[in-house]
Amino acid sequence: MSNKEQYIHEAYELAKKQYAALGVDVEAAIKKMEEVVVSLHCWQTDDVGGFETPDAELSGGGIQATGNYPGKATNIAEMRADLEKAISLIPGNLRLNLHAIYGDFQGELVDRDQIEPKHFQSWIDWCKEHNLGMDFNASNFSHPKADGGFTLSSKDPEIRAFWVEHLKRCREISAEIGRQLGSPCVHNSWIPDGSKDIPVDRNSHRALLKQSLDEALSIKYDADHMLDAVESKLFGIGAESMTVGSHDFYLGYAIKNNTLICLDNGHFHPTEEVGDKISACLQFVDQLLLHMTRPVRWDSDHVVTLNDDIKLIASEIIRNNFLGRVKLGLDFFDASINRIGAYVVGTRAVQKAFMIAMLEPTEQLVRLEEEGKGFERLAMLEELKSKPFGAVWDYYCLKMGVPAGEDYIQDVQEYEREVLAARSHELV
Ligand SMILES: C[C@H](O)[C@H](O)[C@@H](O)C(=O)CO
Ligand SMILES: [Mn+2]
Repeated sequence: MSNKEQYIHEAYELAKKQYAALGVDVEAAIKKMEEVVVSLHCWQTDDVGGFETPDAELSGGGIQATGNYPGKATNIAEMRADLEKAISLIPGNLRLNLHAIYGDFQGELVDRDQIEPKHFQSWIDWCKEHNLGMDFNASNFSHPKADGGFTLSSKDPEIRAFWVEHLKRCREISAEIGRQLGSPCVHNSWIPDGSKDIPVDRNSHRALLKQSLDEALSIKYDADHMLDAVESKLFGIGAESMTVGSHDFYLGYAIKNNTLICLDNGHFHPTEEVGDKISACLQFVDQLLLHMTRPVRWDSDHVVTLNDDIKLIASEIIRNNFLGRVKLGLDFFDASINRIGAYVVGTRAVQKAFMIAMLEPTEQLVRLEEEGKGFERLAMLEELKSKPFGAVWDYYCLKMGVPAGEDYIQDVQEYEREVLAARSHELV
């Protein structure tokens, strides 16, 4: 055992005693971390470009990957290598979350209304090889038929039919993914539809969206194979005045049609907290999907950090035993820093938030609350912030066979020198 490992073990033993004094079982918390399964979004590797054509780039949709850090993945082999590197530095259970634009098209131009399960077979095989479940997303952006600003809610029947067909195919692909991997594939539908300036006819677009969804979702799949999720949004770039798929719209749709509602914490008014919405939504829907991200002034999709937003999300799930009802996804794409490092920092931040939540003496806090002891509750919540969570986290990382503390930084740097530099002159 190295000196560093020795210190980590010693610190862990002391931390265990401190938490035990609060009535917290640290070993049980570490065991429970197995239930935290985070779906790793593939699109941080390549700035949401996709592999439909060699030079594919994110365009439209009201979202933007800013930055030009060298070394982005430009094909499936590079993307898989990057994901494998990131996974090797992240403890805990993961899944892969793929967008439809990342099919294995073998150089063939396959339009969105033509994609089939065969285009994703090599991804299914890769997930099987790496013991990962897989989730999937329709891609209603970066396409000429999305340029008008409306897809499933378009007033043009041809445009609408195209995107309904895309959604139908994505759901079929999802069911096949789930069937082969033996774990339900969550299919998430987010559309950019909306209006830059104040629209007059909001209602028709919403009625059309409902009609399109009803049509595409009329085909039923086994819930053991696929689950439908719909993702709401407040606004996008170029769709500042009205988003067709607003939260009210999709929450209503999800409740009525028994789908998951996807809550992206970049998609609400800045003072709204997604953590607060979890117990509200779960009174009315069976399950929900989260897109964990970090909005900075707008839905900027910065890399997740261990901030209050994420901590509240994790606490609400753990306090209420909701892990079985909430699917955990990530949604950030920062093109201004090392992209593998982005995955590692962001995913570990989410996992840290869950571990902190598991190290809380919740029953004791609830008792204080019920007894009306507001000062005592506040004091305990404050004191918990400086308990030795880091010692437990480092021990957990060692136990899971990944670098503890900041040690992963040098692994990422090494990968940048040895692999990413070969992709890009700026890094040589
Ligand atoms: C690429 C993602 O699917 C997309 O970011 C969507 O989930 C979203 O959050 C749009 O703002
Ligand atoms: Mn999202």
